[in-house]
Amino acid sequence: DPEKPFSLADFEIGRPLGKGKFGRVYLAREVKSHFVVALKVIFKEQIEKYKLHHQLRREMEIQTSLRHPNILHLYGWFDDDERIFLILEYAHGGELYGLLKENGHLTEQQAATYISSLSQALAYCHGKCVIHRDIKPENLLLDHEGRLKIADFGWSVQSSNKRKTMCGTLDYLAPEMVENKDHDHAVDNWTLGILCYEFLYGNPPFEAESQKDTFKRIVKIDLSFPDNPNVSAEAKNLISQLLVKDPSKRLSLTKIMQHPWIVKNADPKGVCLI
Ligand SMILES: Cc1cc(Nc2nc(/C=C/c3ccccc3)nc3cc(N4CCN(C)CC4)ccc23)n[nH]1
Repeated sequence: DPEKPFSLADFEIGRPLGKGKFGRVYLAREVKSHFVVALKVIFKEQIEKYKLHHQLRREMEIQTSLRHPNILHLYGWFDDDERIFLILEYAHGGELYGLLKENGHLTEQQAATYISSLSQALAYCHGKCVIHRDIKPENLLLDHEGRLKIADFGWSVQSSNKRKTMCGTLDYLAPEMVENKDHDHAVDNWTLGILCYEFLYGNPPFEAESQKDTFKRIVKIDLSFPDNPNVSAEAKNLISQLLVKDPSKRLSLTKIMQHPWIVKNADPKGVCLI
């Protein structure tokens, strides 16, 4: 009966997948259908404590309304006295960040495919007036075919111990954000440049010892490309057209998808059999 809301009794809970700031994410299976999902548990007292009702409500309304192959779907939610449960699509491949750290960097084919998938997902979001999907490697998952899924846990998930600085990192923020100016969807284009650099070199371009130094490098666009035979001139060209201070001068999502490096290297089906 589609209208009867789910409850915890409808699910068999599996292993914890990760620990968020407001609770954990578990592998789970719907008892009747054996349909596998990821169940995100958020503790109500945490939401009350940080006064995050509206943000959570907005996050859930947005995520339920988005339907795109590169955006992790939120099927629905239910709650009990002390917890809210989000029923999320399960991505079998795990965190893209894991793949990046395992291999040190991605191939140009993988990187171009993921940048193309992200551009398509962001173009879809911008088309629905949804911006700043907080895209950073921690929020990117892979499905069983290696297709990228923006998980956008939204709750600046502490994620695992892989990168403690993650939650506080400025690495992915555009100049207008770190300078606290008002920002529009062009911040996402900036972040694509950061991600493309990190996919190919293994670390973000403005990484520094302290947040202060990262801040200075971002606002100065202190960008340099280490000598690396695996990174083509076209890739550097795309990155240089995204990491531009003036938001209006950054390559648009459409232009990104038409860029020679993307056209030449991205897998049109968006899957990267690793
Ligand atoms: C919402 C969701 C998660 C998800 N799938 C997975 N999430 C997380 C880690 C999740 C997480 C959650 C909160 C905070 C930090 C991490 N780790 C995963 C690890 C996975 N494996 C199986 C594949 N192996 C290569 C790596 C370990 C598979 C799916 C994973 N699908 N949908």
